[in-house]
Amino acid sequence: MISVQSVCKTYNEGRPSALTALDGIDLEIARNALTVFKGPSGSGKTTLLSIISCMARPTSGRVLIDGRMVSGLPERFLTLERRRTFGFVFQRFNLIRGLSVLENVLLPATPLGGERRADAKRALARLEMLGIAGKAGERVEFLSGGEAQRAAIARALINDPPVLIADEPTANLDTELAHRFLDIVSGLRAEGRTVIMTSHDPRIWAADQVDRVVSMRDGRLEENEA
Ligand SMILES: Nc1ncnc2c1ncn2[C@@H]1O[C@H](COP(=O)(O)OP(=O)(O)OP(=O)(O)O)[C@@H](O)[C@H]1O
Repeated sequence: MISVQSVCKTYNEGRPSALTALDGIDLEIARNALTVFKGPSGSGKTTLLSIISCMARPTSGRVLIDGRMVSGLPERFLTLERRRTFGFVFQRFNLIRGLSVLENVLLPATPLGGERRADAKRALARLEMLGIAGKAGERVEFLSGGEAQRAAIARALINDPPVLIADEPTANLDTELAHRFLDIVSGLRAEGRTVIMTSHDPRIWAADQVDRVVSMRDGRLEENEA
């Protein structure tokens, strides 16, 4: 479904501070699977995730989503592809303080210009499914860690993206909440979604819900990955 072909990424290219973060990555990511990237700090996990999810472009190489070449798209189309295909959960969840749970969940819906009432209905249905509809009107700074996690997941799904991207989503969670996160993403897979995440956490690599662990080192995939 997502095909990464000979992807290299050099930051600050042509300058003395140039740094090769990805050095020839070839990877096929299966649809409807939960894939986890692991590797030491600085090995390129976040960079690869950002290129796969159309947040950044490779310096060379190609990324195809369902056979569509996205890596060479002009900015406007790359942004559209990103909004249409991906939902994002960040390490600290990046919920906007001062706004309610519902307002946070609706944030990614706004640029797509959908009908506000229909968006709110979808948001509430998702919050219900995640068991936090009762907190819809609560300001996010008053949520527990587990509630914030579920609010972040609801926000990532508001535009019904086929692929969920999560960068270290369990880093600040205790074991129970880390497993709860995996249970939720397993449920998303059952809805037909693809989940791609990074994790430093051996509890995650070993979890039953994970279909594949991809190991990275120094901007490359470890042997026997492809
Ligand atoms: N915007 C940037 N400009 C310059 N260098 C960068 C930039 N982003 C990342 N890097 C460098 O690229 C390399 C890979 O970084 P990346 O964040 O992809 O690694 P990572 O495996 O996700 O690390 P971590 O586990 O610590 O998050 C690192 O050496 C990092 O310092």
